[in-house]
Amino acid sequence: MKPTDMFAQVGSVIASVMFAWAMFKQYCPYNLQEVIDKYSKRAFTFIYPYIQISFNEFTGDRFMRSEAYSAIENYLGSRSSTQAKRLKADVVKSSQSIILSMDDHEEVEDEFQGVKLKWAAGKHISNTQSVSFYPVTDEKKYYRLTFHRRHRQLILGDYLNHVLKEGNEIKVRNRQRKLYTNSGSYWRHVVFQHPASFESLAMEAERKQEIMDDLAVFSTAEEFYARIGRAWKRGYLLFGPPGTGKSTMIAAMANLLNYDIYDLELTAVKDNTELRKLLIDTTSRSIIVIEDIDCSLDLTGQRKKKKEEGEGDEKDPKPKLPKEEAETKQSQVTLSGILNFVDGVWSACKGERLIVFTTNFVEKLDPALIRKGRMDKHIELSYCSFEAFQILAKNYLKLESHHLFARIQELLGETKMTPAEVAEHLMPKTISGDATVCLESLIGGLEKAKEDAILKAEEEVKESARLKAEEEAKEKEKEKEKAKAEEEEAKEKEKEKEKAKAEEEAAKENDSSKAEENAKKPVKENGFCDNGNAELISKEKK
Ligand SMILES: Nc1ncnc2c1ncn2[C@@H]1O[C@H](COP(=O)(O)OP(=O)(O)OP(=O)(O)O)[C@@H](O)[C@H]1O
Ligand SMILES: [Mg+2]
Repeated sequence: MKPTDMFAQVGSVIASVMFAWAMFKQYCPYNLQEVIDKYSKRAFTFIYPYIQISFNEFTGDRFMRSEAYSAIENYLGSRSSTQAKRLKADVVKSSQSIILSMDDHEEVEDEFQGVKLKWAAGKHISNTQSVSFYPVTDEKKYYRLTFHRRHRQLILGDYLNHVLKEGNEIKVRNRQRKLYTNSGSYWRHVVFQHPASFESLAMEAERKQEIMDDLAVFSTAEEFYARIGRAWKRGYLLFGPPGTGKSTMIAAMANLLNYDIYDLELTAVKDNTELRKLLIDTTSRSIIVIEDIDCSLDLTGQRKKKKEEGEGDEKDPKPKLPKEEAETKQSQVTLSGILNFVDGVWSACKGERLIVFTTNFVEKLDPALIRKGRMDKHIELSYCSFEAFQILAKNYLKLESHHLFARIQELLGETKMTPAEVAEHLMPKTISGDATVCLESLIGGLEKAKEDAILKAEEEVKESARLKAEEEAKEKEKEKEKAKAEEEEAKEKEKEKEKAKAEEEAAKENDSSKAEENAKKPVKENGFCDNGNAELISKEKK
């Protein structure tokens, strides 16, 4: 037989089989088709010793990207780049690094505890056309894992856990971190790129190390928190005057731990329900920040005020936001809403989270809000010390020492200046960036601050003396008025006495004249006199 004849025959056999299959599908009852399908698959798995697991890219009805799929994608990244012939590339971290993954229908091998497995990337093309609000893609991608059935236990247990864990870790390493801000009940985000670090933070080395250790211990303590039955979260309260580095420290924390930041603007949150929704929407490995909590809401003693409701509201210069029951258009987030947020619903959310409050006036906050357990670590950021200045000088001027440092140390011991102000003096003043000019500017600033402080102190002394004098004058005036009032009262009493005496005398006179008149009158038959007892008595005597 010629090859051309053979091809013609094979072609006609295939065509006949296809035709027969098409006829079968068309005319065979649906139920019978299902049964045939089922048994043919069973027969196939009986002779085929491998198990296959598919991980689809999207799960559920709401087109949620499967976490397992993206973890596997990350996990297979490095293996794909060395084994697959066709790769897909993606750029992350603002064009700084490229992530590779295998293209569709590629296969890579993996080995786990001596067991070989195979991963394949594929896609289903769906024939169904549907009208949906969401853009519908017909391609459904998946990863398929194939392994021998004798390794079922190992693969379904340890191996898959290992893949998910490593994949998630790679994802966290590669991800572009985000800074979220709340708008209504949703979060909006931008790429978080802040250069702050603990190295550049001007602070005493010992305290800095303590905070870094605390963060490091927290971020690796998943098992510890699980064992002691506490939610994996930690609260930090940063307090201190403006410009002492509170916001900078939050950025440094996020950079150290590789966390996202959720910057929560409480005044833009309508009520406690919206607050709860926002918090549930936060992801693991994040820092939730409420800046200037003393200004965000009237949380500075709401509990106390509830008792004294209606008292002294006008006296407080701080703009007030509503109390628990008040109906206003502004935020109705309450202290109890915040407390629930810190240790209520949010605690139940899985994964590690830090919560950081900042304030300029720690003493104004309700103690319930900042007690240990809610705000576990209280960190005071204060005025610039010489040690902090040295770090700033190293960062800004690349200086370890300078002959002007001694004078600066002396001045920093005598006066207060925030790191922000010191940093401002250290900014380059000339194109050449002469360090001496900056240091001299700082010395000038410190000397002025010292003079201002002395003047202020003198002013305060004068003011307090003036207030004291005013107080004394007021006191004297009061005493004078009191004495005058007493004198007048005494006079009044004297007058009343005299008046009473005069009345008594008049009454006596009146009585005696009446008695005389009665004596002149005739005595009545019954022996009683018209004019009372005096006459009766005189008659009896007679
Ligand atoms: N401890 C510090 N170390 C390094 N830089 C600092 C430090 N404190 C302040 N700065 C500098 O001062 C600027 C202002 O600091 P930051 O915004 O962190 O202050 P803050 O304490 O958050 O102030 P506020 O209470 O007004 O929010 C920062 O841009 C930073 O450059
Ligand atoms: Mg700040």
